[in-house]
Amino acid sequence: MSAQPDVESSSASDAHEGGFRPTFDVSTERGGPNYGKFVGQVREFMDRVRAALPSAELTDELLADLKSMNAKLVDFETDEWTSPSGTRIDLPARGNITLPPYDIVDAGPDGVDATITFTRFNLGGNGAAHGGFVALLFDDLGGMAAALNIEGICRTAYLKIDYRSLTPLNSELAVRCWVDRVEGRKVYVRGTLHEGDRLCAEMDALFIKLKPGQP
Ligand SMILES: CCCCCCCCCC(=O)SCCNC(=O)CCNC(=O)[C@H](O)C(C)(C)COP(=O)(O)OP(=O)(O)OC[C@H]1O[C@@H](n2cnc3c(N)ncnc32)[C@H](O)[C@@H]1OP(=O)(O)O
Repeated sequence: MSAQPDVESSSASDAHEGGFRPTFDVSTERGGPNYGKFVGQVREFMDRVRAALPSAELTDELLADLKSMNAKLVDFETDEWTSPSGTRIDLPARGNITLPPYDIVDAGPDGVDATITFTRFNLGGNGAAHGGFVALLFDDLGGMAAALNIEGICRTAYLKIDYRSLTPLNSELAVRCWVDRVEGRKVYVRGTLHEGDRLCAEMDALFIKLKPGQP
C-alpha cells in the first residue's frame, strides 16, 4: 500500500443516522493475512471462466465445487461496513471484487492517480475492455477524488465518459481523477485513462456532497 486515501476509522456500531456512513472501519486484517490471495484467486477464476470452453463433465465438476464453496460462506455474511471486500485498504480496489482491481499510486485533495490492468473478465468485444468497466473505474476513483477534496461523502449525479480510443486488456493503464471545481455541494470531477501517451477515455462527472443523514 503506497498511498491510500486517509479514511478515518469509526466503530462499526457508530450510528450514521440513516445516511451514507462518512467513516468506516478500515482494516488490513479482516479475512486474515491471505485474504488478498483469496480475492486474487476469485478474480483469476472469473477470468478463466470468461475464457474457458469447459467440457460438460468439467462444468458439472466445477458446479459441485462452487456449490460447496458457496455453502461455506453462507454463515459468514456481514454488512458492507465490515466486509473485507470493500474495506481492506491494503488491497487493490479496497479488496472490492465488484471493482476493477486498481492500485492507488497517490491520493489526496489534489486528485487520485492509479494504475489498472483490465483482463479477460473485463472483455467487451474484439479484444477491447467493456466500456462499462471503464465507467465503473471512473465512478469509484472520481468519487474518491471528490471525497478527499471536500472531506465528505458524495454520490454521483452524472458521469459522462468519452471513449477516445480502444481500452486494451492485459496492459497497465494510468488513470487520474481530479476535482475541477466545487460549487456549494456540487463537486465537478474530471478524469483521464491512458495507455502510455495514448488517451483511451475521459470522464466529466458531477458528485453531490451528501447532507447529514442523506442515504
Ligand atoms: C474513499 C471511498 C470512495 C468511494 C467512492 C465511491 C463512489 C461511488 C459513487 C456512486 O456510484 S453513488 C451511486 C450512483 N448515484 C446515485 O445513486 C445517486 C442517485 N441520486 C441521488 O441520490 C440524488 O439525486 C443526488 C444525491 C445526486 C442529488 O440529490 P439532492 O437532493 O442531494 O440534491 P439536489 O437535487 O437538490 O441537487 C443539488 C444540486 O445539484 C444539481 N444536480 C443534481 N443532480 C444533477 C444532475 N444529474 N445534473 C446536473 N445537476 C444536478 C441540482 O440542480 C442542484 O443544483 P443547485 O444547487 O445549483 O440548485
